[in-house]
Amino acid sequence: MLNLSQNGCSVWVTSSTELALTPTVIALGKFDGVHRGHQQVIQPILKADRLDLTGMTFSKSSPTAKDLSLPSGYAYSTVVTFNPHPQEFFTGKPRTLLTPLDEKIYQLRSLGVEQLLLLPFDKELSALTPEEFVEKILVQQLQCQRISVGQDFRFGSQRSGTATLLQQIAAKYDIPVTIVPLETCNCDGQEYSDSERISSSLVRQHLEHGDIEKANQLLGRPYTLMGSVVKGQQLGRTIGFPTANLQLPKQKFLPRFGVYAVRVKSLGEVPDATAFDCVGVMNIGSRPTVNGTHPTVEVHLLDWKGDLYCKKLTVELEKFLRPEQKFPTLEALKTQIQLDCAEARAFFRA
Ligand SMILES: Nc1ncnc2c1ncn2[C@@H]1O[C@H](COP(=O)(O)OP(=O)(O)OP(=O)(O)O)[C@@H](O)[C@H]1O
Ligand SMILES: Cc1cc2nc3c(=O)[nH]c(=O)nc-3n(C[C@H](O)[C@H](O)[C@H](O)CO)c2cc1C
Repeated sequence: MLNLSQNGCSVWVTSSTELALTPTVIALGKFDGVHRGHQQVIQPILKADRLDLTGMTFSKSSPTAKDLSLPSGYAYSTVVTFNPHPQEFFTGKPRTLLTPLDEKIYQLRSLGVEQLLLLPFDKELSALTPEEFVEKILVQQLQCQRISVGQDFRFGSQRSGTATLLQQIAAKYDIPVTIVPLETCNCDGQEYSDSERISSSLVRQHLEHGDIEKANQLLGRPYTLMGSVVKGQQLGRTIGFPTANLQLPKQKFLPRFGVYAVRVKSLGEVPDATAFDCVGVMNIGSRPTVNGTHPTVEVHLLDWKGDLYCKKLTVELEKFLRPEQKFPTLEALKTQIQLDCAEARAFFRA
């Protein structure tokens, strides 16, 4: 895969070590969610003056430092991860993801990562010993100059390699390894309560309960849904609440069904250049009032009119307002949506 610009994000994304930009400084891990713990692991490989690959196109091979007018020996900040997720490979069961590929690229780009290498996780890769993984992949193929991992990082066949073993093996090649302590969070704000280890599973648990504030605290940003607007049954406009129906990647992890106060952005060319930014109300659910058959994700933008079909939207979840309900009439649903809008307005005003 060769892609310099996904979602307007200029990260070099490849699944081939041969096409990777080298030499590299590497953060290793699965990084689903790109939460605050992940951000700490990625931090040591970032540079103050990061490379911007926007607008550059390369077709046959990866660009060299010379092509990019960089000093020779420039080491690219690279996140090395596995695809599919190792657990999915071993169990054969598809996993839902907090950050499907598009979103992961977007979040990594916002942090300043220059390259994402998705190592195909197959029988061959999973059979490498820790020593072989370091020598063949990190040293020979990626010309790695520095590595950063979390304290609980495991690698190599049967997860036999630990972070300290990685440090010992890498030392033979003079490669420094930063082992980042596990980041914790005292989410309930209680002075004497235990702090919890930040993890993708904990983020999922909070999202499953509709506890958006806690999930967002662990992420260090709002939980987002990124998708394209598709046509529905043209029903929303008939009750005065047109809703943009979002088509999400099929592995996207959905939070608790119900109604949320959200911030909606349409993607600009780069993460910080948004074409518009407004607030709205979102429903995730199967719409029992209109006998819906499958779960949908739909957003009504407050004080906004226009055509959103085919646009890519980023929806940031800020507050869970209520669970979805079956109303006896469309009129009753409409009255409730009016109340939802008022609650969202009050929330954002505050
Ligand atoms: N304030 C708004 N919020 C969301 N969409 C809006 C808004 N104003 C206009 N629209 C447009 O209206 C479309 C949605 O209209 P409407 O809900 O009637 O039809 P639909 O896409 O078939 O969805 P549904 O099946 O949920 O009724 C959006 O995709 C968007 O292009
Ligand atoms: C803010 C908001 C709240 C909603 N709440 C419900 C709900 O509680 N029950 C339901 O059946 N549908 C709900 N819907 C979906 C509604 O049925 C749908 O938008 C229309 O039928 C148009 O498709 C909601 C939609 C929005 C935008």
